[in-house]
Amino acid sequence: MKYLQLNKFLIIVVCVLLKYETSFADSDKKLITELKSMTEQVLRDPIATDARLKNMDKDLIQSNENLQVLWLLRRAEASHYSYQFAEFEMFVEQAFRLSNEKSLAETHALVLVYYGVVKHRKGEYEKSIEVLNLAADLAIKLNNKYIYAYAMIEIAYTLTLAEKYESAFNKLQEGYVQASERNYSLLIGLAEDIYGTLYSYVDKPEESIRHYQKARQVFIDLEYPFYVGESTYGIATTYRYAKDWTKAIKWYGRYKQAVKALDSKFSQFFYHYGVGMTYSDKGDCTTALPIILKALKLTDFEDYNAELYKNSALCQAKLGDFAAADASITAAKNIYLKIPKLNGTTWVLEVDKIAAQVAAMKGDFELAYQLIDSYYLRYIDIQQENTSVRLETLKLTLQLEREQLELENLENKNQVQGLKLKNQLRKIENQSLWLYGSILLISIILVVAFWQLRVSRRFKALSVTDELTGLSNRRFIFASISQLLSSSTTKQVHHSLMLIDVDDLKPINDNYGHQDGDRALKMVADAGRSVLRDGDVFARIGGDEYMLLLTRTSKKLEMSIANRIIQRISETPVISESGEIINVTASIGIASIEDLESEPETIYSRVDQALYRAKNNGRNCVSR
Ligand SMILES: Nc1nc2c(ncn2[C@@H]2O[C@H](COP(=O)(O)OP(=O)(O)OP(=O)(O)O)[C@@H](O)[C@H]2O)c(=O)[nH]1
Repeated sequence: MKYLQLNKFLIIVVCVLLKYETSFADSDKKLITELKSMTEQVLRDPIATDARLKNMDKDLIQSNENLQVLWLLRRAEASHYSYQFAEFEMFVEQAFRLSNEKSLAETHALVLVYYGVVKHRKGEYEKSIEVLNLAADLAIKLNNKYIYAYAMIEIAYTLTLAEKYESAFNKLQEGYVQASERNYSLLIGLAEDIYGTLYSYVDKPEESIRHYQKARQVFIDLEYPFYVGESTYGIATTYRYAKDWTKAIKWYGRYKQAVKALDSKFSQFFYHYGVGMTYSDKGDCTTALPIILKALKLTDFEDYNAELYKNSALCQAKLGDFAAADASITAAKNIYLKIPKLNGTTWVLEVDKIAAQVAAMKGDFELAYQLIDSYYLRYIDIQQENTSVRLETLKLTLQLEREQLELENLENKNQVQGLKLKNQLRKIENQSLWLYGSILLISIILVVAFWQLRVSRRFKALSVTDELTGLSNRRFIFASISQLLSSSTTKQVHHSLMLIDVDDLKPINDNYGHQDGDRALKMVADAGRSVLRDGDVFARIGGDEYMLLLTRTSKKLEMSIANRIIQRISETPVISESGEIINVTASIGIASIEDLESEPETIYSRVDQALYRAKNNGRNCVSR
């Protein structure tokens, strides 16, 4: 009997426990479902969603790790989309510590994506990419295309911030294609937004604004205020970079409106940052300085603050307060010292440029010269990497692919005929003109910089572009040769140098006038440009003399390129001011770059002798 009673008791205990377990599991499940269903809401109204999250049963959440991770993830999102970045980082880091691949694998993959975002926000680009790649690998394992595309897009953004534009374009394209194939609207918007950033960084303001506008429309339709704000801010900033101050200020105003409901000190900071930087870039320092000061007080975003310090230094110097300007430069330098990952980026290099400008305003030209010289040498390195013809080609190919994809979508919806596709393709073909304008980019930036300096004739010597032809100048090509000689590639790969000299330009000038002589010089520049490949440098080094540095070539190839140039020049008549046809020819000397040589001047003298031989051989020919 006793035994039976004990059994009965045990059965009751088990039943109670089971019931408790089931009801516990039920409420767990309910909460998980609730948290999962908040994906949209958190984007639309992050503040209300955060309040809802805060009100959830904390004991229950803490009793189950999976639940906790999901809850932390939602709180991270709510914080991010309401500009509470410190909280965002905190929640993501907590979720990262708790989550793992075995439990809620998809949630873990998303946690990894957000962790990657936290890392790029901190300037830890390598770590960010490493974590985002883990997220992408896990997404592949789970066959989750959404998270995969998301990771690709965030990798692209990190690469953009790290100024690795070429890889950024590749990754972004991958994310965009995945997102648009499956119509993931948030990710399409995000990808468009990052295209906006990327094009802005590579100095294509029109493209940039076009993409930001697309992103903005996606986010307006989805009613995601944070992202409407982000894309609006992007447009404003692109206008700022393009020096369209009025539009920039107008769009910063729109940004303020867009994020009004999310009002936080961070969105206020961004507004003041944008407006303050615009006024100071514009040179309206009296308006700019108080706004910059206000922005600096709002947050401790170090990299942004460094930018503010750089601009305030210029403004303070312009207003004659050199002590304050020096203090601002030091403040910017100190910030960058704390972020070693930014070493070698234009952000950091620019401190020297600004210090040079301030020194010049003070009248210390010697220091200004030293600073600007070292700035440009390092700047040229970066520009050569980022404005290569290869990058331009890549961008066009990717754009073509993207636009085709968009058209396909359109055609599905509206039966748009092939005509549109043709027009689109034609438009892209036209844009191939950009291919040859990459070096010009440097000149534009330099010309503006020099114009601003306006202080010493010595600065002129630092320009890198030839005004008449738009080619590189002597300084640039000699710097490129020095760089090539100091790099290890000279020892394994054949490089060559050509000296091109117009034949009998003097009689052309004398018979037709200087303007027609200039036309001949431009035609020769165009003829040479047409054979340029990625990595080549073509410069007008003075008068009617041009220099072409061909990298990774061979003796056979260099000869055929030289002959092509000669042929193109002789076959392209110059039409004079009065409509007459002027036949122009040129002679070319070629020299291989030997690894024994260490000075560009030594190679120059060999190539000069080769040119002399070509001239002696009757002109309009090539000689070694
Ligand atoms: N139109 C024009 N002429 C220039 C420019 N720079 C130099 N020149 C002229 O180019 C001519 C170069 O003359 P030379 O070096 O004697 O050579 P050439 O007449 O071309 O004859 P060869 O080189 O011996 O075939 C001079 O008459 C210069 O005045 C320029 O920017 N524009």
